[in-house]
Amino acid sequence: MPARIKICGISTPEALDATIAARVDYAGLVFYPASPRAVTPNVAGALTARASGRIAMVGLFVDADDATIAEALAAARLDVLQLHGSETPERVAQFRARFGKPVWKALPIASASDLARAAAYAGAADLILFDAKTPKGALPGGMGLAFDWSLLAGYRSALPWGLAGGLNLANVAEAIQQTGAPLVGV
Ligand SMILES: O=C(O)c1ccccc1N[C@@H]1O[C@H](COP(=O)(O)O)[C@@H](O)[C@H]1O
Repeated sequence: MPARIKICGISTPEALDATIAARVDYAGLVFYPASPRAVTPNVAGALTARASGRIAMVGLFVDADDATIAEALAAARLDVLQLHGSETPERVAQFRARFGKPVWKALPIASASDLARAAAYAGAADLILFDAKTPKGALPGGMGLAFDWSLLAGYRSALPWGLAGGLNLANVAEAIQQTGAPLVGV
């Protein structure tokens, strides 16, 4: 089965239209004010209205409180919540129960032991997104950094998972081939 594809950081109608035209599976909106790709709830609302169900929309949050997510969901039609901070399994489970949306949890990976953290999210997250660990003080994602994909060689898990971090046109095919990732975030 081909890998599902998410393009993240959509912030303009033009980028959204191009993403839909490319027939990928998910478009990501960043609700993290520190990001250069951040959108306000109003802009997100306009973008999801424009998408009008033609692509699944993912809202990305970093250590957000309930009110921030509630505000985003009130303004924008989001199909999935992606949590890209230090959210615990308990917090992830709370968000899923409260908002009734599938929740993807991003985990920063630098070594094999980081992969083992995924198990704690079984029953809480709907999918684990393995991403590169970023330097202290930097954004927790969206930095164009890749991790050592060989860490994922032979990775098997009952919990659905995906790969992100530094993926681009030049390397994404190789990343999928090396890791067998069922989903990639670009
Ligand atoms: O894109 C952002 O600005 C961002 C901010 C904070 C957390 C995550 C963010 N993006 C996500 O990070 C991964 C990896 O990004 P990159 O391809 O290495 O640039 C990506 O899946 C985005 O969803």
